[in-house]
Amino acid sequence: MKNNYLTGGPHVLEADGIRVLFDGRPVLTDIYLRVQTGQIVGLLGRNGSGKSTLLQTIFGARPVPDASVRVNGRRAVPAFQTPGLLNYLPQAAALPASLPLGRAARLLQVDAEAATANFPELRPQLAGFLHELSGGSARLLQALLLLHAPTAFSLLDEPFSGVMPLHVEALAREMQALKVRKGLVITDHRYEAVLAVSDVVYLLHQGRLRQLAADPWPELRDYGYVPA
Ligand SMILES: Nc1ncnc2c1ncn2[C@@H]1O[C@H](COP(=O)(O)OP(=O)(O)OP(=O)(O)O)[C@@H](O)[C@H]1O
Repeated sequence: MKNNYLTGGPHVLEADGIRVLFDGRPVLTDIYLRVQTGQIVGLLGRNGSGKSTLLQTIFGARPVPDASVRVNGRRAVPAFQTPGLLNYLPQAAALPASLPLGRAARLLQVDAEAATANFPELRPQLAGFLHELSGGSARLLQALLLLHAPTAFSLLDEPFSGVMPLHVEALAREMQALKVRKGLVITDHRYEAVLAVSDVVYLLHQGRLRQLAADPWPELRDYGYVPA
């Protein structure tokens, strides 16, 4: 099938009507999230507020009855089946540990040299396997490969996790540069990096998304995400 999402645009990804219950307990009650190419959407929320569940649901890894995911107004459920639409960095590894990294890059249709151009320390590692990298380097490399892959959207769950501050900043710059052709949804407890890089920031609280104001700090304190 033809990949229609690499040209034209802006392309718009919308998710709504997402309700998830675990053991009868509502985790996501009524979510509406919108992201378009050229935009970075940040998602913050307390531990267990449902951020990963929401990204899994949008990607289609978690089938949810009645969940609506649309691209340019057309239903796309499960979204991962639409060629070129989106990719997803889960909290756990995105790539099998035993897959040679060069091969992984080729499968993702990524020029690994270009993806690591701003990260010279990672270049020699491309000849090996994911399990040979340190935790932070493995996280960084997976985030870079998915960011550089030819999809219109990337959903990144904790891309900064374990990544050293120097590379957190470089990865944030990479996101800013790549959003010219992509829409990104990122969630991470490195909230200062998320706030710095995002065009729109949502707080997930008691199953609902609240869009944060230009000064996010009062709400982040009031909803118990940062210390009062
Ligand atoms: N398969 C499951 N079965 C039962 N409960 C689950 C399951 N997966 C997640 N949960 C619960 O759903 C809630 C949301 O989990 P989720 O991992 O989406 O939160 P999160 O916001 O990503 O948290 P964190 O910031 O800690 O990564 C939590 O209370 C979690 O315990």
